[in-house]
Amino acid sequence: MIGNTTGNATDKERTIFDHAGNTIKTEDREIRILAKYEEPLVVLLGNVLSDEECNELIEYSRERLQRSRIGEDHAVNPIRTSSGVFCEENETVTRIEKRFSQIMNIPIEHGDGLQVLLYIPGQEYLPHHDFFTQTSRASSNNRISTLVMYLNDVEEGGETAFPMLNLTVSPNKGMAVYFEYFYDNHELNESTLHAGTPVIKGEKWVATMWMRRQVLRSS
Ligand SMILES: O=C(O)CCC(=O)C(=O)O
Ligand SMILES: [Fe+2]
Repeated sequence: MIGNTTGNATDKERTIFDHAGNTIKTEDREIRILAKYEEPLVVLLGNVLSDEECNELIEYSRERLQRSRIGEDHAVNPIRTSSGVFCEENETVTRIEKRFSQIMNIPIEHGDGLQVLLYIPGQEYLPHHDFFTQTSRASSNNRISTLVMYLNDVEEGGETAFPMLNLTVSPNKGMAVYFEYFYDNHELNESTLHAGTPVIKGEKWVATMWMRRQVLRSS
């Protein structure tokens, strides 16, 4: 566990995301750090995917979409009304996952796999945490960080909102929002509560990557 050992609540815990400077140089792309909320750490990133990569992910997903399911039993639930698909590996998906892994500073084998979601007007994802509750079986290898990638520009609505931080991120094609919640300090984890607000006009396409504490799949 990466945490402070002094027990002093004012000591900042170390973060997983540890990139210094204004850019992240991954193997194949230079990502721009646009803004940061320090605690909990929320980072706005630019130039994460090219327009072509965004378009390709949308095209790939459009014909494979299913109503989103949540939680351990994968139930259809009104808290999330979007449609989604987990991407199978292909050249583009593998390249993108590798890039995300370098941004998130966690090996790709810890990832849940790239999930693409579509929201149409009226659809939303109500406030939630991405980590599993302690009572759930999945929490034994819990999630620790999230990257939400915007694949298109949304005409109106569809922001990612962090209600406990009074922070909203507007979807912009090629940009992403990163946040993490592995802390010893449970208050910091709780404050990563977030929502996809209702889309008012147009479609909203996102790709989400969640990372786990331990390995989840072989590469
Ligand atoms: O659609 C969004 O803006 C947020 C998506 C999200 O919270 C998730 O996929 O876990
Ligand atoms: Fe989420």
